[in-house]
Amino acid sequence: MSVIYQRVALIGLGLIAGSMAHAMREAGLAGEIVGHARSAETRETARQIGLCDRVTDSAAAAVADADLVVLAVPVGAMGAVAAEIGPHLKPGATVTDVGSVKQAVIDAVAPHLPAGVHFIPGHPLAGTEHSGPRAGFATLFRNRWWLLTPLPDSDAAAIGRLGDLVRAMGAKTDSMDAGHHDLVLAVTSHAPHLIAYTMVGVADHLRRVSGEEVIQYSAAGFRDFTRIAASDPTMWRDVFLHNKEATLDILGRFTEELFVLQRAIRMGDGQQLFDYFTRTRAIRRGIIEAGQDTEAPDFGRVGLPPAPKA
Ligand SMILES: NC(=O)c1ccc[n+]([C@@H]2O[C@H](COP(=O)([O-])OP(=O)(O)OC[C@H]3O[C@@H](n4cnc5c(N)ncnc54)[C@H](O)[C@@H]3O)[C@@H](O)[C@H]2O)c1
Ligand SMILES: O=C(O)C(=O)C[C@]1(C(=O)O)C=C[C@@H](O)C=C1
Repeated sequence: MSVIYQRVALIGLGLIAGSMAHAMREAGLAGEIVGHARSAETRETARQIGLCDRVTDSAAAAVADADLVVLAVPVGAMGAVAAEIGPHLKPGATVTDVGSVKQAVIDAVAPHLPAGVHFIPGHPLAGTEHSGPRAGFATLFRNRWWLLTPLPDSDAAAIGRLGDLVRAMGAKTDSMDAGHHDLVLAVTSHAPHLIAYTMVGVADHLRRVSGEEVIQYSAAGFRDFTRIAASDPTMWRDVFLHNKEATLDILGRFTEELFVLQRAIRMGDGQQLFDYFTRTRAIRRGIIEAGQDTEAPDFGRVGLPPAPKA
């Protein structure tokens, strides 16, 4: 593939920036990749493993003459980084971010960017529970959505070029309004993470009562929760603090549904439980049929009954 941006600056050298560096390298999408991270230890590791062509000690030096700047730091750090790099951006450059929350990032970043710089916020819907400069890998974005939330005055050509880059890294693109993004992600990612954190917390509490059995005999479902609950504490603290309204809205709805199921169990209402679980099974099947979960088991192979007709 051919070079899409001559110089790309990655600010924050963790899972997402690292995966971008690997993916861009593999496909030859950037003339030069320059990186910066706040901690000296991370910069040193990035240099040792050759994550970027150059690693700079300041964010300002990293963005000098860059055609694309990617903000890949925790959501709560985006504003401070934008303030630092704003005066050093090349006229005509594109700035994007990969934050898991969009409206708060737009509010924090946009005021610091000079006129003539294109700000196109984005969010790859791909990740793992690992973080740091060694966590990245080239295939992370393959067949995953990468949502763009352009501003009303974002330049169409700049959006198109950024879209070309993320598609060349293997992702599928879509664009939407930032507020809508935050509500959708509160349902599909943020509330589920909070639930996983809580469930592992409950098990940990119980372990103090019942000894090690809770961990020793943890079944597959619980293991999935522990993977999610091992995600980076700084990243997730910032997600919840910056997508507060939507997350609280979804958690309120979650609690209502939980009470419905809790009552059905108390009342011995098997039909209600069965109907509910039949509906949720159909949702899972829909996700797989839409090709959204490439690692999911083949339902035909495991012999589940066909999905109920809508
Ligand atoms: N991990 C995921 O699953 C995932 C998925 C999609 C999007 N995101 C988003 O991507 C962003 C980065 O997440 P990640 O998983 O790569 O995190 P990470 O913890 O692996 O990396 C973050 C990097 O940012 C650096 N950093 C922190 N504060 C900084 C600052 N003020 N200036 C410069 N560098 C700073 C850290 O040193 C680290 O190198 C976050 O906004 C997160 O919400 C994460
Ligand atoms: O697979 C995981 O570890 C993830 O949780 C990745 C995941 C998610 O799907 O919720 C987490 C946060 C992001 O902003 C995007 C992706």
